[in-house]
Amino acid sequence: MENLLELSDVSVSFGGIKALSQVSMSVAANKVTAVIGPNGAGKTSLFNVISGFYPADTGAVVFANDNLLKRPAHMRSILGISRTFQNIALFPGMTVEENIKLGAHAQLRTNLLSAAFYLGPAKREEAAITADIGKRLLPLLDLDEYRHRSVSGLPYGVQKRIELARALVNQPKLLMLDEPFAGMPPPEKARMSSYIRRIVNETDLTALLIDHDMESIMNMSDHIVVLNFGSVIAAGSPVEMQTNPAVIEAYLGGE
Ligand SMILES: Nc1ncnc2c1ncn2[C@@H]1O[C@H](COP(=O)(O)OP(=O)(O)OP(=O)(O)O)[C@@H](O)[C@H]1O
Repeated sequence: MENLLELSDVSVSFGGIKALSQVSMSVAANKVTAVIGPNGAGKTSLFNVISGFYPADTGAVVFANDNLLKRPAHMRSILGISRTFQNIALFPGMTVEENIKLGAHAQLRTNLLSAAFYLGPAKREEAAITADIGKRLLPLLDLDEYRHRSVSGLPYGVQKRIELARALVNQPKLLMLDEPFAGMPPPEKARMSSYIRRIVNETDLTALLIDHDMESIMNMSDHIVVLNFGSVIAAGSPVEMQTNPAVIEAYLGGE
């Protein structure tokens, strides 16, 4: 199986606190990989080091044969990595389409200066992005009916799908999802799971997510990596993780 992302021996520390200790893990292409672990296990730190928000003390984060630790954070989106955040960060006064379009700013090759002198290329790129949103993203996430509606007042589950669409507008290879199920009632979680699965199955996207919701993770992931106190304590299929003594101990020990 081909790996899109591989971490080897990644360590991150803050003063005396080791947030990640020699973490090695891989993310298979076109699969759903989940990272789980009790509070403070290092999940957010892991996302932040992959995203370039935290520097690593040691190790390598190789994405499509490129060591991300040698690249500035803003290169992530150009290389094909996109990320959603735990809290909804949409602009409530703007329409669904406008909000999704905001995800494209890294893709717009025409910079503001050249746009000010010559509007042609910027307009053409924007038109191509709008067309792509209409043809590809709105149907993929069942958002057609909301296209020209203002985001404010739309149900939470729909807003989370708008965020997903916005993260996909640059056609990333890797989508990182930060607690996609947080704050959702069970039927909404099941719907979110099937949208994530749909995106992975119907496009060549790879998903990497962190969440606390065991049921959703177990139901929808292909591969699970378990962190505890900054170290990988186990990795494998959902069934393997459910019966792994170290994993059970990590969760029961923390209660
Ligand atoms: N910016 C930071 N400054 C100082 N310490 C940090 C920072 N970020 C993370 N840590 C520490 O690193 C450790 C791992 O935290 P992290 O947030 O990565 O865990 P987590 O698994 O995401 O936890 P949770 O499930 O509660 O969100 C914790 O001890 C935390 O206090």
